[in-house]
Amino acid sequence: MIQSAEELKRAAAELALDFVAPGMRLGLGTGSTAAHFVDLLGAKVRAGFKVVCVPTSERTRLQAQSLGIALATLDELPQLDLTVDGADEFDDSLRLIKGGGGALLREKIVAAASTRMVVIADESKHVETLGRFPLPVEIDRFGARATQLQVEAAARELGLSGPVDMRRRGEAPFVSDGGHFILDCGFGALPDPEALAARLVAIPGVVEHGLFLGMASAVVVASAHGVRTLGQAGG
Ligand SMILES: O=C(CO)[C@H](O)[C@H](O)COP(=O)(O)O
Repeated sequence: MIQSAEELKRAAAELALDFVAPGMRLGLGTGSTAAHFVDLLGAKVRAGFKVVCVPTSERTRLQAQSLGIALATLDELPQLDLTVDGADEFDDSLRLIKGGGGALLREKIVAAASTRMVVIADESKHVETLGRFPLPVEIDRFGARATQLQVEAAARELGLSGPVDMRRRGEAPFVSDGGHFILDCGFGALPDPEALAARLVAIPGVVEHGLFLGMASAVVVASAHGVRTLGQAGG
């Protein structure tokens, strides 16, 4: 019987391996669930399985490299067959919040370059309405405070409120692999994520936000009752 959160994450990662065919160009996600997938993929590669992968973060790049997985940059491989990544939240329409690990920009670029995106998660990430997890918004360092005020104003226009916090690592602001800051926006339930996404991308200092809408083709979700797939991993 599957019990701990780590066992559930690994079980989802294991099932996602079924979507990987030899010779594929793969995007590798970031986070503790994605790390299980990379680990399992590494074992397959050691056994002779051939894939080429583009990592979505330095952290994932180092892990994959240490496992002997063949890597490329997205410039070398600008079109990918499949990305497998985790998420902070998903709903029944396969809309996601991502960025808890601070890699949302590269994750979104890599997912957008992929024919399919398969998300792996444990049941705790499944929500009826997105927004329980504070929405990460990656912003340029220049004028960060001004951008933060604009994000707050945009949310108010949509009837949303709640704390907008600069993510920190110790005393200093957290800096993403791309050199940006991240705002964690605790707006609560997001009844219209599409409207919020459109409003956020219109703010000049916003580099990207953690709403992944219409990007995931499937979510592999593990619970104490077993592992199931929402959506279609094929096509
Ligand atoms: O979006 C992400 C990183 O930017 C991660 O996929 C997300 O935070 C989930 O991480 P975990 O699998 O550790 O719960």
